[in-house]
Amino acid sequence: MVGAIDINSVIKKFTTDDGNEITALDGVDLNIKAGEFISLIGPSGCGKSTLLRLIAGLSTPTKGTLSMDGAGIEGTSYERGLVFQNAMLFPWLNIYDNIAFGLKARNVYRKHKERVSKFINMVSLAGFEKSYPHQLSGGMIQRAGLARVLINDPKVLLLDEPLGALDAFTRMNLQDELIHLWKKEKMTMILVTHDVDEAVYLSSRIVVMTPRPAKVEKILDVNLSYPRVRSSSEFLYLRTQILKILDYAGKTEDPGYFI
Ligand SMILES: Nc1ncnc2c1ncn2[C@@H]1O[C@H](COP(=O)(O)OP(=O)(O)OP(=O)(O)O)[C@@H](O)[C@H]1O
Repeated sequence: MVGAIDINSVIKKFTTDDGNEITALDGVDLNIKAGEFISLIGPSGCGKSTLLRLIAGLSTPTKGTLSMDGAGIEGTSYERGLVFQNAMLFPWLNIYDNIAFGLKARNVYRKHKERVSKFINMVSLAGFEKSYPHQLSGGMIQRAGLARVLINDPKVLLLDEPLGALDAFTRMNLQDELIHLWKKEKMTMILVTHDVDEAVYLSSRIVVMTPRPAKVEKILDVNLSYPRVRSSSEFLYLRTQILKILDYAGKTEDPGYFI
């Protein structure tokens, strides 16, 4: 299987416009196996998106190394697809052309044209090919954003709060679709989320980061079978553990009945 990511002693510093230095990541070590579903969770501003951008190859570490399947990450690659909170569709292209964009950019559209319909169907957007992004709902836009990345057959899917702006119902539906996709395509998923429930519902492992400068605080295995039940005692126990690690201790009730 392909899609393993190794992050070794990664430090990332930024210089702000007024000349101050900010250390976003301060020695992050993380080994992600091919086919895992990892969630990165941590306080706001701790450096989760910074880490995801480094894995994507959109920026380089100040120190340390990142590699995919043993090869150093240097620049972006269609093998590592990145989905943002606001899908970033091109507003001047219709849904078909947005989803076909990667194939056209790589000059493989003629060869793989049938993939466009396949992915439009996969994300339930058949009939909306000629619509423009502003004519779709938030959930449909996120689906289109996913299809636009998936069409390139990524080995690793990097998700930066892709469901963060959606209403609770749409969000839960798309969470189920993500699990379905992950099981079917067997790719590595790395999700940045603020939502502890979402992390427990989806992930095989949850990486809790410290406040900035971020390091890995703790890694929790989620040994619950899918589909997960949000109200089960095991689910609530894990949720409480994570909230405690995030220092919400005392602000959340321990379920008590977990054995
Ligand atoms: N290009 C940049 N230049 C300067 N500082 C930056 C840059 N990118 C990120 N930072 C800083 O690095 C820190 C980490 O930012 P990052 O966006 O990675 O956090 P995050 O954990 O994803 O935040 P949130 O959960 O609120 O989305 C922040 O203090 C941010 O201001």
